[in-house]
Amino acid sequence: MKPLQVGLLGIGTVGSGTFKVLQRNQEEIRHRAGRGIEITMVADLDVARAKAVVGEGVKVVGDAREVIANPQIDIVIELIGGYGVAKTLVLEAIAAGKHVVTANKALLAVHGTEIFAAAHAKGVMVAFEAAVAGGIPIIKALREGLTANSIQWIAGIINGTTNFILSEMRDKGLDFDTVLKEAQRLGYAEADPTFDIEGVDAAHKATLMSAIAFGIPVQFDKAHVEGITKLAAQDIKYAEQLGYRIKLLGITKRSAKGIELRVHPALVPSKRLLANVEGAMNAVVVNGDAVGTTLYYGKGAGSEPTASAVIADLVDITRLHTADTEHRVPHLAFHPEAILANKGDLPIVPMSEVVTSYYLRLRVADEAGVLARVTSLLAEAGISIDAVLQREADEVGGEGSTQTDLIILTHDTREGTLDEVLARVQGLPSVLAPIVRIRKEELS
Ligand SMILES: NC(=O)C1=CN([C@@H]2O[C@H](COP(=O)(O)OP(=O)(O)OC[C@H]3O[C@@H](n4cnc5c(N)ncnc54)[C@H](O)[C@@H]3O)[C@@H](O)[C@H]2O)C=CC1
Ligand SMILES: N[C@@H](CC=O)C(=O)O
Ligand code: NA
Repeated sequence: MKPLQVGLLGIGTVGSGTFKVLQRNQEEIRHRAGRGIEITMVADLDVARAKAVVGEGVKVVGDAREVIANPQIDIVIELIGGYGVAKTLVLEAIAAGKHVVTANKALLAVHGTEIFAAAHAKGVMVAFEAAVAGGIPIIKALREGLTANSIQWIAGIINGTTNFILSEMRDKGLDFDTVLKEAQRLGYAEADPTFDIEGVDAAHKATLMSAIAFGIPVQFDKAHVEGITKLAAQDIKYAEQLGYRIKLLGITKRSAKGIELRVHPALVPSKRLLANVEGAMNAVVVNGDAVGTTLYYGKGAGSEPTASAVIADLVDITRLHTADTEHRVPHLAFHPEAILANKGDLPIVPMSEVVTSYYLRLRVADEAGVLARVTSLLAEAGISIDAVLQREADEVGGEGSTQTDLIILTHDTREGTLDEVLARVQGLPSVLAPIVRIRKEELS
């Protein structure tokens, strides 16, 4: 049978990895897919660079629309990125009856509903394994392997750049900007790295997992998004002393009030596997009612790890596209219905209603009775304390210092309740600086 013809839009980090891996493993991939898969046309603004990657025999053009207009092309891979031209091109490819594979989480988290609806209407697939946790087959796990379960929660380290920054800062004492530059050099960071460091990229990915796990529409606009730029080195140090590591987590969770969808730094007990995920590695923990807790670990960014997921989607689509209707294997297909069905009974829970525990750091006057005043305000609000760490003033502010740090770990409380009581604590004359508050996730 004639190989399936693929058009590639954008041959940068992920695109070049996709081309190389598809070429290197072409025989095995052909056997597994039941048919050859060939990238026969590539579009990139930098035509010379693209030609240098693909060599002779593959048509390279500067205008992506030429690829979409080619009737020989069955599948279009979009690896340009962003919400702009990529959205237009994906919608045009769908309108032309092409299946689409994309790694573009930003596009799908924001415009997914429109894109999936267009694909559904046209009877084509939009596959996006590479968009969440790069090479880790988490979309496939959620859609297929865990399909028997009522998913309870998902928590993951789903941004390689920020995990790399946190690890390198902690282990090598390097500063934030140096490590970010290295992450960019290694091809982990987004074109706009503020998406990484401010938690936006992780929120895009959490939004997609939430939609698949809970059958809700993609709702990035309702996600709570906090990055790592406000984290202070001393909180990383104090957390370690208390038996925790700070990680940027993407969390989506079923609760009595709906679905939680949030990205923020969190203290994770050091003994948890997630706390020990280092560098650009990603890990996602999924808890289902039948299976319990499962863990998925691997490279979430980089050229060939991400290409691995892009090609897995190509193979899935090839199998489905090639099988006759009688022998189709529908579970391999991406079912947009799950996402398009708006389950109005599952709203995204506002952060004030989220229940979790907290790490609090208070810079206080080093005088008698401060701890008692703070803890009694917390107790009045029904917030119980798990642990307290009080530093020696000399250690914190140098010899003769009159200030010290008070670190409090709370038990679970409603975020709205904590906000109210912290406003009162902040007003105490002995509290000398804005209170630092970091959520704590036990993940059990
Ligand atoms: N780099 C990584 O580790 C990962 C990236 N992704 C996603 O994969 C996508 C691609 O990312 P990278 O390969 O890192 O980006 P990149 O910046 O290395 O590559 C993008 C390519 O698209 C080309 N391009 C830009 N505008 C174009 C246009 N109008 N027509 C044709 N080509 C155009 C650029 O010249 C460049 O070669 C993004 O959506 C990104 O979020 C997803 C997972 C991991
Ligand atoms: N910028 C992203 C790339 C993969 O999605 C990351 O750092 O994880
Ligand atoms: Na993936």
